[in-house]
Amino acid sequence: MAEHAARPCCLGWDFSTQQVKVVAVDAELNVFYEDSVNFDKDLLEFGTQGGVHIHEDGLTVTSPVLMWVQALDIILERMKASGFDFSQVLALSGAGQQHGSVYWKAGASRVLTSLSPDLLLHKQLQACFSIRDSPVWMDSSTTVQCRRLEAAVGGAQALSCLTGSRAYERFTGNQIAKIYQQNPEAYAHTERISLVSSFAASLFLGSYAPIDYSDGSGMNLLQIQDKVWSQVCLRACAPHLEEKLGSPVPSCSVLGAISSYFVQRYGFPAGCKVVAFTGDNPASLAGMKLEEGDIAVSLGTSDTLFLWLQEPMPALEGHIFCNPVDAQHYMALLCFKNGSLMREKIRDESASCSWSDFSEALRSTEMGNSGNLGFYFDVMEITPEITGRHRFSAENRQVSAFPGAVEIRALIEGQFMAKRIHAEGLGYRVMPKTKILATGGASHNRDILQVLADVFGAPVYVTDTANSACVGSAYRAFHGLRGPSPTVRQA
Ligand SMILES: Nc1ncnc2c1ncn2[C@@H]1O[C@H](COP(=O)(O)OP(=O)(O)O)[C@@H](O)[C@H]1O
Ligand SMILES: O=C(CO)[C@@H](O)[C@H](O)COP(=O)(O)O
Repeated sequence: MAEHAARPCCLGWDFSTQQVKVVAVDAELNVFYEDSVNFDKDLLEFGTQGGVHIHEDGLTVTSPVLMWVQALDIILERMKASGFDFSQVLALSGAGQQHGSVYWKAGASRVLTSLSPDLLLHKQLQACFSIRDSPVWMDSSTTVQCRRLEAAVGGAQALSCLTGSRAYERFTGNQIAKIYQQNPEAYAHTERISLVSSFAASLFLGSYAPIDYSDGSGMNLLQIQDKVWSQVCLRACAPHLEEKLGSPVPSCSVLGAISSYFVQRYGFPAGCKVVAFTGDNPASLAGMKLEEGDIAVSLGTSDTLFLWLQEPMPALEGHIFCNPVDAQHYMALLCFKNGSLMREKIRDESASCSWSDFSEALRSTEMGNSGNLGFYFDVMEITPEITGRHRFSAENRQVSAFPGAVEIRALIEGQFMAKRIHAEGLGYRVMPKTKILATGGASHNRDILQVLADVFGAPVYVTDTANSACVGSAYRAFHGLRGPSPTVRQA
């Protein structure tokens, strides 16, 4: 790392479902440093699988908030040990898995503003959270709260017009409502609620960071056109919610200078700027430099598909978020929960736990799978709400199993056909000039990407790194450095 020591740069962070990742990007926008800490492998003591705990009801899904803090400690210590020159960091920004929420206990703000540089963050923040297991995007336990919220605003379409989405179980307003109803004491002792993105920004800032418009759009609470919290939605979810959330800010806001903790412990310059953190999908949109007409497919833990939109057109399926790059514009997103973890299961069952055997199976079978079709939802899917494995033979008969290679092609073709069908349901059309930009862990796999190209009948492009959320965060840090957004002052 020593040869990179003298480059002025920006850092981009990603607090995603399975890991914390970082990249350093220089002024020519070259990525010259990448690292990650995997929760399952590097933080065994938390006992997560795929970065989460799935509770007994099969619907509640959480992650320990201190695991995220400890992962940040580990990665920073590793960077320091490798000789990374923190004094060259001009600014940083980051991303978080969307919708997940963090509950800061009364008094936590004081701890955050007076961190000792002699101790790791996780040692000092142990007692700072009123809820230690944060609900995350995979949670689907809030159906009751969803129906109540829709009823409060006049129905699902009315909520979608207001907030960009009908009520979804993983959306933060519904998660907060559940916590308030089931654990009113913990809610009362909460002084601040962050998204995973604004929680991570708070660590770097040494004070509570505001929620940005783009990630804030994934809460069923923000009026996406006016960019203010909806009073009717706040009231329907929990009391005193506005004060616990703070005011939302534009996604490219400079929040302030980095906390003195990082200056003293790691040698960041005192003037290093913290630019608002956002959701991982919005950050990927920035990182992939999406243009109008392009479609992005992220194959991370979740599979998502997203587009840049000029005008919002909220519907009963899919989401409209505020655009993280241009505050006048929007982005559309579809999220599929049975993404990489479902592919890993079929890989383990039908390809001896090996991605190269999995790829070989795709290469040895033909496009169209001789008429065999399959849809695989081991966990309750988001788009659409369905569970189970559903296989159909060429004769359109439901069957209970396929031979290994047929199973693998059925899974991948089924996943991409669902993406195309649901995107077309939102009005998206594949055009002659359509480009598909792929990112996320599974975009390393060319054979999976070939099926994506075949199903959409369009060319697929990948960027140099599959970490587009990290890279987009570093680009956003540069964007923040240039202005024109004024520094945000928090109440
Ligand atoms: N060669 C590969 N083929 C298919 N999938 C892969 C391959 N390498 C990694 N993956 C998938 O990438 C996933 C992680 O993607 P990533 O974008 O890092 O996730 P997240 O950002 O949600 O933590 C893993 O769960 C794994 O299944
Ligand atoms: O719920 C959504 C988007 O609405 C998910 O896409 C999360 O944002 C998790 O992202 P990954 O960790 O899978 O990238």
